[in-house]
Amino acid sequence: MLGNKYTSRSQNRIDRLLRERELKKLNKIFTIDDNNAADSSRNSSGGETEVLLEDEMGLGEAHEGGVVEASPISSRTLRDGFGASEGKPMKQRLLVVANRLPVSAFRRGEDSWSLEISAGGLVSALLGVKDVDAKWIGWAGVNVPDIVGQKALRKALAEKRCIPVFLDEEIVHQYYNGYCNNILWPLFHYLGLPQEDRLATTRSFQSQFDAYKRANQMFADVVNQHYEEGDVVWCHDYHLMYLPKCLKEYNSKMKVGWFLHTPFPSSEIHRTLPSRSELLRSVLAADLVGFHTYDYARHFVSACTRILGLEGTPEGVEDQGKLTRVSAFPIGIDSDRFQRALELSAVKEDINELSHRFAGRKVMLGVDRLDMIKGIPQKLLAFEKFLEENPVWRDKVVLLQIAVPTRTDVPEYQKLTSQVHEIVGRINGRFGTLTAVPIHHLDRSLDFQALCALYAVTDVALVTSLRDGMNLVSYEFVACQGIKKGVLILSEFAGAAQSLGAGALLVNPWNITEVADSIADALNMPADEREKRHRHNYAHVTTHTAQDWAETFVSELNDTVVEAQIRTRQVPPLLPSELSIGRFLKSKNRLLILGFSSTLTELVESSGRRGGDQIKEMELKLHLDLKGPLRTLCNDPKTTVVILSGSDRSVLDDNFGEYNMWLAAENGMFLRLTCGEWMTTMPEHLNMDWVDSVKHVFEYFTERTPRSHFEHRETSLLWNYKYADIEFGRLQARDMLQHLWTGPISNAAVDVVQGSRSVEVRSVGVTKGAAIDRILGEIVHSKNMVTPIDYVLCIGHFLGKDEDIYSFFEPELPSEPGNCSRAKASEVIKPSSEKRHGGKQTNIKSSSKASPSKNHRAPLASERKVSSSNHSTKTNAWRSPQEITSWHEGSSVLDLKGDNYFSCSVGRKRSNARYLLNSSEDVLLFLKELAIACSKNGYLNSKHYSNGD
Ligand SMILES: O=P(O)(O)OC[C@H]1O[C@H](O[C@H]2O[C@H](CO)[C@@H](O)[C@H](O)[C@H]2O)[C@H](O)[C@@H](O)[C@@H]1O
Ligand SMILES: O=c1ccn([C@@H]2O[C@H](COP(=O)(O)OP(=O)(O)O)[C@@H](O)[C@H]2O)c(=O)[nH]1
Repeated sequence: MLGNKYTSRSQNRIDRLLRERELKKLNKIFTIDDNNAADSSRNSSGGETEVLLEDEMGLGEAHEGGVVEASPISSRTLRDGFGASEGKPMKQRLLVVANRLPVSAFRRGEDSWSLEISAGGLVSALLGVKDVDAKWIGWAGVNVPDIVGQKALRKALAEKRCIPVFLDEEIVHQYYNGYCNNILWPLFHYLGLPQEDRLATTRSFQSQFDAYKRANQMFADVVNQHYEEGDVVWCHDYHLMYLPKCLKEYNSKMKVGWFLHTPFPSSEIHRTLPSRSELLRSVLAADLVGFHTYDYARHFVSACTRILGLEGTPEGVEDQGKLTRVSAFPIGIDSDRFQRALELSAVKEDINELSHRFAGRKVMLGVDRLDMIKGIPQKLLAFEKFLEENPVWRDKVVLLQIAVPTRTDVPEYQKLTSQVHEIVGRINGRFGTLTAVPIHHLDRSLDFQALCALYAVTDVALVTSLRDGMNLVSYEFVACQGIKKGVLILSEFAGAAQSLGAGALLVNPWNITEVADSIADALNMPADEREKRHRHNYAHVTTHTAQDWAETFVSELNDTVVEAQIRTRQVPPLLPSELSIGRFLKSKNRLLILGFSSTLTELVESSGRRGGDQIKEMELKLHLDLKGPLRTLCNDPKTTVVILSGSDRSVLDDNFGEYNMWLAAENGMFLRLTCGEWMTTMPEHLNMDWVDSVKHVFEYFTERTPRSHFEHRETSLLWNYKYADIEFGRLQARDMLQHLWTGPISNAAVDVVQGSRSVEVRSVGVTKGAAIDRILGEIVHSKNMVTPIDYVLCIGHFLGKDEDIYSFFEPELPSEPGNCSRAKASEVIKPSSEKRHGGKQTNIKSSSKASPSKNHRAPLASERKVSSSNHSTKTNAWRSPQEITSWHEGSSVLDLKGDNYFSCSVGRKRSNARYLLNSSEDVLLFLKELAIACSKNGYLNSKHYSNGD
């Protein structure tokens, strides 16, 4: 069962994660012991710590100015941070693909380069990742038009295990400055498109999106060049949403994960993007999709269900049986690295110096890229308000604001810089003295050690992001506060609020009064409360490290791929058309059973309520291109065609009235040869007493669920919410079911069949599988068949409950137990009466009465003991071909010889059918081929097709 499979799958994962957690704890204990031993030896030799730190961090060699020369000595560094070391077991290869490499390149000469660490959360997080053999693929932040320069840079970067993607200026302008930072970035952070040039942005949208796709393809090309079988490819961030699709197109077996470092906004925001569907679909090509928080993951799944009309499950997003796993993986930092840094003599000196410089004043700290999402102007205004309202603090507090310049080519960022300068100037002018100013503002970045010293001397850290994927600065501050135990004021709109919210003072950064009050609370907070809060957050920061984050993501990705392989093995193979046509041609009496909806209709994109044309889609129409092939097959004397559908009679009359075939409406409850009258094959005594009360409930929910509708059929009622808001529809369906169970159907002999967007209530025993024996009996009888049916092809997009049609011919297969079965086989079953349907009166006769030669025909299933006295679906579904052979007065009417049976599900990958066709378009192609072969059969020899034998 599906549910059980899922349960045991997640159970296995949890078991594994628990085991890993235990192991990690054990490892930690050993490592601490080892470190203690090492520490004592280090202490005795003195000064070694610094050397070790440089070794380990590599890029940390960039002290002042952060420059790392591309020399062999410095090259060991990044590699040591990530890579394999000799003597240890082989590590899995990981290709990290991000827009930016962890280093930016600066040209020193024609073929010489120096490399500088890029600042930013992503780099910090991945620097903390060890124990994988990683290579980093990305843009070095510089235009290198000449081959000599490219070659030299490639070589310099190779020493850092980095591989460059060369983007020219134009593409950087359109892709990075334009689509990434002017469109996606503000949108994902709920800021909307930049106000002033909104129309210009709208106009240039398409060309920027085209450049975005081109750039992503360039990243993909580089990955493809370096990819080796078994590698894990981990794509990062909003810059590379198109990459998973490009990679999977190149190699569908590649293990691809994608992680978003920013928030993923509510589907209502994402919905405004013109490229909304394309982006979602390309991300869904990945095997695993990760976000910092559950909220972002939830928004993403919701966007996929609402915008693409796909199925959201607790595991992720499902599209025709293909699952993309979606989960939250909150990032962390390498907290040990910060604590070790605080032990360095250079850092200790910095701490001393800063403590002296700000003696007598409390230090408040802001560390942000100069980005509108960071809420720097709001922070400054709140600080101003605090100074206004708390004059006693004016000469006792200082705010140090590090504002790292970023994306300086984007006009919005340039405007922000001047705005911030203007506010700082005003506040300093207002509250400054001849010797001191309240705000120290730095438009530059600091190196790691300087930053650590600053974190350590801080009394209150102020993070006022308007939105922030996570915000690592808050983690880093906590990691460096072992002694001071300062207070963290943290925006509730930063992802970090979900992990550090317990110990921090959470604020709404838009509410400057609230922020100003929190500043006062933080500065006046008693030591014991600070201690308590700090302890809480410190425990989190030191246990949820960057390394754990990456390890968890990579191992989940590996698991996901294995699980997908298991699933794929369960998916039926594609219908072997040559083989089935070959067998068709060789057989003498063929039976084709075809579904209608989504089998013989035109393919419509399942786009939920957002797209599609409800009116057109609701009116089921035979695919125009199928008319010819269908006529050929119907007119073939050796072939009997049956349309077996849930639709009512009028729909089948309208679409198939002109062909020479059998129509089985309402899941086989009504049957007619197109040249004859409708007859009912309904089991006698079918109890329909439940209909009125269920109809009442369906009407109630239809009225309250916009764009839902219901169909009243003779033997069933169907409520469909395919076009309604999918989440609301599901809630309504749940309510509806609860209501039905406790009321109208609590004692009725009905089955409730839940589709992905529908609820259907049917009389017990109304399934296609249950009807097929009665239908077969009628056909055999009416055609007076003497040659056994030696070929059966059954193609349909059938609900799980109706898949008993496939197992009907395969006794060894278990039939899918119907969901929510309410079968009451012991109920008295009443005969159905003639009823109106579809607005017109149809002649109905019971097939048993209608038969012209009752004494000579094969008995109808409804008359045979096995069907009419026991309406259990299972009994019918499990009937073997051998039983059917007895229908025709002892002679055999069904002689499939095992392999002449082709059951084929359309678009449903979890199916009991032997084969699969992906969509109604594939059905069309196949039936065209079959019809051509059938009509040529008379004058062409069938050798070509019989090759398949
Ligand atoms: O490379 P830039 O355009 O200069 O931008 C720097 C990085 O900014 C973003 O960082 C995000 O990632 C952090 C770690 O997951 C997270 O804590 C933070 O909230 C995010 O804003 C961006 O997503 C990166 O791609 C950029 O490299
Ligand atoms: O002068 C600076 C300021 C910041 N950072 C680093 O930049 C990262 C900022 O990450 P965060 O998640 O807070 O925000 P992002 O900039 O990624 O949006 C942190 O690791 C900081 O240590 C830095 O290296 N030098």
